[in-house]
Amino acid sequence: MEANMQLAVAVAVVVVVVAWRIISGKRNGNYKDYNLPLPRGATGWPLIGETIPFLRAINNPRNPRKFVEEHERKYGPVFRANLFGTSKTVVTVDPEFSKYVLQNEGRLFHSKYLLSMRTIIGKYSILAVRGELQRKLHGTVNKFLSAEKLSSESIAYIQNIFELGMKKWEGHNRELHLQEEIHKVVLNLMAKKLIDLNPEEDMKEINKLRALDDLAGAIVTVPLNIPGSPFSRGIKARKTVLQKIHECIKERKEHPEVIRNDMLTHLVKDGSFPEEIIADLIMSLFFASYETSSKALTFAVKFLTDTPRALEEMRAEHDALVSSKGDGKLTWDDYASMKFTHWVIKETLRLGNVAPAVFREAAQDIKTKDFVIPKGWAILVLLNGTHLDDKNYSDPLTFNPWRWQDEPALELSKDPWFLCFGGGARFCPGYHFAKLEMALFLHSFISKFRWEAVEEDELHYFPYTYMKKGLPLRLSPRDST
Ligand code: HEM
Repeated sequence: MEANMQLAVAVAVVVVVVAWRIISGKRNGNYKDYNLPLPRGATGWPLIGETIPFLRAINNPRNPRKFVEEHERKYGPVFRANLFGTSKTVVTVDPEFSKYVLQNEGRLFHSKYLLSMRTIIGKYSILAVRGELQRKLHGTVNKFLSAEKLSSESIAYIQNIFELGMKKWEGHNRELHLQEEIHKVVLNLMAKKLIDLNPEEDMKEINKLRALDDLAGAIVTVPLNIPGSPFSRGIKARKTVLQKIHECIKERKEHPEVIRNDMLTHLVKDGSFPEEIIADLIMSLFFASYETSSKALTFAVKFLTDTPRALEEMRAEHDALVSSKGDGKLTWDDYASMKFTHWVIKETLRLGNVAPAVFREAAQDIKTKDFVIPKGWAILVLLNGTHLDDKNYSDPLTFNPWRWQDEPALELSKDPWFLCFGGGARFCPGYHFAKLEMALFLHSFISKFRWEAVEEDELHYFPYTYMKKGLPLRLSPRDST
């Protein structure tokens, strides 16, 4: 009886697998009457698909492109894959096609994020909304974070907040986990920039915003609100941060006479958006700026620690700046003059891939000369697949800031494959701010400290990018022996 049962189960499994293979094989034929096939690719196993090998490969620091390389070899740089529960997914690591997807946002493609992420960041989040509202929100953020505005207003207070945070790291042979410490100073900075909380006076309120730490873990997860799960912690974190934002909105409305220079006051005074949209915009700005820049800074220190020649060149650049300044206060021109630092930042972003991928959905059937992507299919623009490809960058897993030596300092990049800040209508509006804060942080950190790694650490890429052990370092003041 038991043997019969086992046989029945085995037959059922074979039937399902064969049927699946036949169906998926058919799907590789021409699509509709376009006389073009779907992108070539694998469908993997029913339900689980290829998510596990994909994640395993992407988190392997020695070869994060393994999954991509295998698929690219068989199917080309735009291929079908069965990821995150859907076989209707197309992955692109073809820089031209990736750019085409990003640049046609709102026309041929829409942004599309997982339900867990949309729930956590809010239905009016700039990342989730589409069409006219996205364009309006994007324009507003762009204006507030433009290079002109930053050059006249931001340098002094950014420098101030970083130096204040770094005071807590002083002392001889001070051991700390830099990833966590950078998180705190970047949160102080964003709390000031977005809702005018001051680390010298409002630390209690800023500490409440540490709830943001739970967001990253909740965005790529099963959206089931089970107590103690990452998703449920994310929901709770959203509530805490939203509550703080609403309190601030109320205060701005009741006391319009108070002069403030934060993003929230600007939005409330401007009056273009209802409160719910303002709150979700501030929430998504916290989300988009906090994890990204703090991780980028952590990675910059990690890469410099591992590349003594680059660290030496950074020290020379920043020591020269320090000795040329009587009061230590930097200007926009000083920032623009940090030539090597700009190369270090670009190389950190390329190799670190703080935003490893962006998601899109085909808004209509997309026809290219080689294939069709049907309307509604997901497109995973795998940015790290492009940035770590030896066809685009020689020796791509090596930190080599000198590869950027022909690049303009402040402008994005002449390099057509550099997609670290996305592209098209959703190109990161925090681009100038992110670069400025990275340069100012590195200036203060390198001028103040020398350091060594306490133990080896490595990057992980998914579901978000982080240092596995939090980058444990031993710091001492530069001027001590
Ligand atoms: C190293 C730091 C950063 C990196 C690598 C980065 C990367 C990106 C990328 C790749 C996108 C495109 C997402 C997409 O196409 O779906 C994006 C969008 C965005 N970023 Fe950044 N970002 C960084 C820092 C910041 C900062 C500091 C802010 C704000 C102060 C910010 C605000 C935003 C916003 C609001 C969007 C959404 C734009 C839209 O959908 O219209 N980012 N970022």
